Amino acid sequence: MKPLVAIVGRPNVGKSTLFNRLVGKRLALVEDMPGVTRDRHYADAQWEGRTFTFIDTGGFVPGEEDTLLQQVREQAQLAVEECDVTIFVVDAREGLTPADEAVAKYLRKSGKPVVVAANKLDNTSGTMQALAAEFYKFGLGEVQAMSAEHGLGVSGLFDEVVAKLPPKEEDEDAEAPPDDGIVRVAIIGRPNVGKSTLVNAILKEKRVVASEVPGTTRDPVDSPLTYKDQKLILTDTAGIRRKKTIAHRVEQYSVISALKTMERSDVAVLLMDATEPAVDQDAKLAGLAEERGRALVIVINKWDLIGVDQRRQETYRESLKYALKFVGYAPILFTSALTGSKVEKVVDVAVELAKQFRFRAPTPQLNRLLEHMVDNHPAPIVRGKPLRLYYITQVAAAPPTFALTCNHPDGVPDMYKRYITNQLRKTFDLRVPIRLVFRERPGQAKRAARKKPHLQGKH
Ligand SMILES: Nc1nc2c(ncn2[C@@H]2O[C@H](COP(=O)(O)OP(=O)(O)OP(=O)(O)O)[C@@H](O)[C@H]2O)c(=O)[nH]1
Ligand SMILES: Nc1nc2c(ncn2[C@@H]2O[C@H](COP(=O)(O)OP(=O)(O)OP(=O)(O)O)[C@@H](O)[C@H]2O)c(=O)[nH]1
Repeated sequence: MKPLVAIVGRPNVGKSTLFNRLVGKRLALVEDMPGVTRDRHYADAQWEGRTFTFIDTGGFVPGEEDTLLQQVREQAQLAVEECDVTIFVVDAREGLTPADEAVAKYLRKSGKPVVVAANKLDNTSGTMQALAAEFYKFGLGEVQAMSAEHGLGVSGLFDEVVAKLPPKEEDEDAEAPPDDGIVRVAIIGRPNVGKSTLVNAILKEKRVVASEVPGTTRDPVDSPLTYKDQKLILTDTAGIRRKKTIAHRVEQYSVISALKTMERSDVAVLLMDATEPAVDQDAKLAGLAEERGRALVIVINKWDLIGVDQRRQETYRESLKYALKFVGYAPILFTSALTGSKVEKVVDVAVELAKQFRFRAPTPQLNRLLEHMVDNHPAPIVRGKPLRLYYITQVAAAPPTFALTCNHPDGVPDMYKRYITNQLRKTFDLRVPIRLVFRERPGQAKRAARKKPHLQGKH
C-alpha cells in the first residue's frame, strides 16, 4: 500500500494551507460527496515516481494552554504510530514556542522520520532563511524553509519527504489487493459498534477477545477462514481507548486505521450501532470506501436492542440511504453480532460483492448497452454540439472502470455520467463503486488542430 505522510504542528502554523498546497488541485476533483469532501484530511500525491497519502491529522479544540499541549502531543503520537513520515510544521516568523518544543521532544524520542517545515517565510531573502535555522535546535535533521501560502519551498519539501519514505514495496502502486482468489474483508466502524464481536460470531470461536470496555487497545487482527469453500481474510480494525479528552483524536485515528485496512481489502464492512444515530464519522468512513474504490456493505449491528419490527428496519434503511446518498449502491444489512443473527449473511454479501468488484464485462455487450443507452436517453448538447459517444470498453476491474470514447471528454454533464453509471449497475448487477473515464478518439486532437486554421480563416 501507499506510504502515509502526516502533517502535524500546533494551531495556526499553516498545516491546512500546506496540505492544500501539497495535494494541489486534486482536492477540487473529488465528486459531489456532501459532508465528506468539505472536511477531507487526506489525499494522494505523486513525486519522483513515488505515490503517497498525505494526512492532515486535524485541528484542535480550543482550551487552556495545558490541554493544547496535550492535544498537540497526542497529534504527534498519532502521526508517529500510524504514518511513515511526519512533516512537522512550525511558524518561522513567530519562532520557537513551548508547544513546538513538546512536539519536537516527542518526535525525537520516537526516532521516526521527520521533516521540519519552517513555514510563513514568504520572502526568500537571506534574513528570512536565517529564521529557519533556529529550528535546527530541535535536532530533527533537515529544516525546509518554505511558504505554504506562496508555494515556496514546496518541491524541496517533497524531495525531503520522498528521501525519507520507506523503500518502495512491490505492490505500492497497486490500486487493489492481489487477485489470488482470497476475499479480503475490512471490518471498519467507530469504537464499540461491535466489530470484534462480529468477527467472533463469524469465526464461531473466541479467537478475538471482545471486550466489555469500549475501545480496548489492540492492533488490527487478521483472521483467515474458509466459508462455503471460499477463502477469506477478515481484518478487524484497531479500536482505541475512548477517553473524552481525546475524542476528536480517536476519530482521526479510526479514519487512518480504516484507510490502512481498506487499502489491503476488496470489501469494507462498515459497522454501525443501531442504537446510535449515524454521524459524520460514519459518513467519513463510507466516503473513504467510495473514494478508495472498495466494495462496501453497511451493517447495522445491535439490532436485537431495537426489536424485530420490520417497519423500523425500512424506516432506518430509508433515512440511512438519504444520509449516505453517495454510496447508495451499498447493500444495507441488519445484524446482531451478539446473538449471531444474520451474521452469515454479512459474509455471503461480502463474497458476492468481492466478485462484482473483480467483474469484467464483455466488450460487445457493453457496446450494445451503449447503443441502447443513447437511443433511450439521447446524449446532451455540449458546447453547441451533440455529445457523441462512440464506444465503450472496460479498462480495469477492482473496481470496474469503463472508458468511453467521445467527442467532448471534458464536457460530459454529471447527470449523464450518473445515467450511464446507473445503467451499467442495472445491466451487470453491480453494487460496488464504478469508475467512468472519458477519452477522445485517437487522432481527434490532431484532426481538431488541422481544422483550426481553416476555421480561423473563416472568421
Ligand atoms: N504569511 C503566510 N501566512 C500563512 C502561510 N501559511 C499559512 N498562513 C496563514 O496562517 C493562518 C493559519 O493557517 P492554517 O493553514 O489554517 O493553519 P493550521 O495549522 O491548519 O491551523 P489549525 O487548523 O488551527 O491547526 C492562515 O491565516 C493562513 O493564511 C504562509 O506561508 N505565509
Ligand atoms: N446488544 C448487543 N450488543 C452487542 C452487539 N455486538 C456487540 N455488542 C456489545 O458491544 C460492546 C462492544 O463490542 P466490541 O465487539 O468490543 O466492539 P468494537 O467495535 O470491536 O469496539 P472497539 O474495540 O472499541 O473498536 C460489547 O459489550 C459487545 O458485547 C449486538 O449485536 N447486540
